[in-house]
Amino acid sequence: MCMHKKMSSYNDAEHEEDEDEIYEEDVQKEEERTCLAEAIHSILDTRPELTLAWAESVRKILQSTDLSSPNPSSSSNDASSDPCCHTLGPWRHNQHQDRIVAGLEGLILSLEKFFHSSGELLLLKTALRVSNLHRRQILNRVLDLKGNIRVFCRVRPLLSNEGNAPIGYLTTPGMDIVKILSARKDFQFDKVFLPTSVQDDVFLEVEPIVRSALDGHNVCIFAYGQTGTGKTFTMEGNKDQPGVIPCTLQWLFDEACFDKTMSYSFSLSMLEVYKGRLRDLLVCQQHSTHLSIQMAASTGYIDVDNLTEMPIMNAKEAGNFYQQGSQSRSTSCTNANQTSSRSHCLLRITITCAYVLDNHKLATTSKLWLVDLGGSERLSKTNAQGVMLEEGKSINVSLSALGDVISALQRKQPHVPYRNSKLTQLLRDCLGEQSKTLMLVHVSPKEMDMAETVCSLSFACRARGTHLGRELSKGKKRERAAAIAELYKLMSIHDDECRSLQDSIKTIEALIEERKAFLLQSIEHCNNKNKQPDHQPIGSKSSSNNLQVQLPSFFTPSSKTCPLGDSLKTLPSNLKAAMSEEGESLLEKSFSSPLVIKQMIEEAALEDSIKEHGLSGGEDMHNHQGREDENF
Ligand SMILES: Nc1ncnc2c1ncn2[C@@H]1O[C@H](COP(=O)(O)OP(=O)(O)OP(=O)(O)O)[C@@H](O)[C@H]1O
Repeated sequence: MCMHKKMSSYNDAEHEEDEDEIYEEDVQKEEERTCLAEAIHSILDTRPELTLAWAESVRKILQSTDLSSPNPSSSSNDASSDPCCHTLGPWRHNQHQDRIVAGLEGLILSLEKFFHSSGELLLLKTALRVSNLHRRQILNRVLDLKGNIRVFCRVRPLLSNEGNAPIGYLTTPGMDIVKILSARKDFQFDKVFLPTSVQDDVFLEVEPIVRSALDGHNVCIFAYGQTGTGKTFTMEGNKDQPGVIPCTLQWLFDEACFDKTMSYSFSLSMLEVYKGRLRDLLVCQQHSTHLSIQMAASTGYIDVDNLTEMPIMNAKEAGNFYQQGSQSRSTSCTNANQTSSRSHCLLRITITCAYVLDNHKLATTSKLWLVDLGGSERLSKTNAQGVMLEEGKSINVSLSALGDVISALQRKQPHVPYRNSKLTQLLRDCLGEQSKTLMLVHVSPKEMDMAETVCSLSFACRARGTHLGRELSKGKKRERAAAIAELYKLMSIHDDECRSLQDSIKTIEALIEERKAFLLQSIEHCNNKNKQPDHQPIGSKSSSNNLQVQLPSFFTPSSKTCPLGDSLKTLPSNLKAAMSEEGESLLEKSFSSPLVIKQMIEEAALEDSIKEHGLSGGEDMHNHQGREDENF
């Protein structure tokens, strides 16, 4: 149609009529050009509704303008009927513009691919979330089978200054039983760590409970025991043997980083209960204000007014806060320990987990308390006087209150005496049925400490509920162990699946980053070409400038102009179809398009350079004539 009209413009009789038609045609082309410019512009000023279908519609606009893919048949026919027609078409025969159009078309293709891989990413993330959810449910079932309140026992090794003191206990490997020789009494626990156990052995068993805090449960892990039996060693450890607290902090950040389906944030508070009063350990004592425990009536959520809460970004930062808090802790030298803790020290990690479910943004908050309790002591034995006596009494009173609460929970009593101590008021929402509690009871190996050891072990067994006759028969125990083993197997399948999905996600993310960089580069090339003074730009100059300015923000998920995450929400169904149609990995195919664009841009650059240096008269003629035509 276009060529036919151009030819007839050479017929004198029809000259005037043809001029009108050409004028109309130019107006139409101008409109198409504007339309194209707007389309390209809006790719870059993209909105949440941008989808593959949208990209497809832009492609159609390009096709309908007959700019991007000239019809070869009409082109060759017209060309053969009129050799001049090559120089008449205002679009087709400006080779520079053809290349830009081709480049833009390639860009659109590339954008489509970008969305394909983004969509694949979305699908992978959804699969990961589902697998993660299953894993959580399984872990929950495991913990339920094992019991909401679990008790481990750790027997301290003899210290170098204790020489060859006689040993007062006996353990049977693999039985998790501590036998007190003098009392001829057995105490059964969920796990017994022998003096030879190292910190890693302990954390390995603690980790599933920490995991359930990340999964949204309130968790309380506390170290209990006679003074000098290794509570602080287990919880804090030292530089070479990090304890539960540093290992937990590291683990939390590692896992949060690994889990791409959720967005986690953490904050840390640290306080001590000293002689029945709360003290914020993260402020210097001159600036400390009164801390009061508040309970939300509707949710039962416990909070502490005026308590410092520091957001933490990584384990190192958290460790620094912990060190700072530890230094403010009340300690003294006692008969049993050079640096005996004279208070209960509580570290609270608040975990906020944000995720998207069915297009809704949701968030859960859970608390993980890591508590180093003050040492239980027989005041008659320690000969404590004055302040130390007061401290010791206060510690014993609150430990006894803790024992009463746990016992009431085990008996499922309607009244749980939380109010009897600050310690139990604080931990109230982490000691109930929906929470997980782990008590690590510590004992001395020495025969001379066996009276205290029996006290501690009895307290721990009370917490475990074994005194209620809850200890299972051997047959039931075997059944439970088999069920737990089965669940662990299932969990490991989900773990493998999650890891493999995480790997694929990482690969696709890297690919998207690469493609982003390439698209930006390609756009820049196109813009540079459009800016050349001897060529009419495709679309307005301002919109081509916008290409450059707005594309970076388009790729920023948090950008207001382009919430990429939001736009992806609309993609999965399209993408699923697109992916299954293609029937092969998008990953393999995806690079073809950018390479094509790159090649085109390089060719165009080469030709321009040839033109600039006057090496191609023929090409120059074409373009020169093309520019005349544009001025019709
Ligand atoms: N498993 C262990 N391996 C090596 N050393 C240990 C172990 N447990 C404890 N210790 C050592 O025993 C000493 C007392 O331990 P720690 O201070 O942790 O006891 P504690 O129960 O916290 O005492 P307190 O209640 O008085 O604060 C420390 O020197 C510690 O290094």
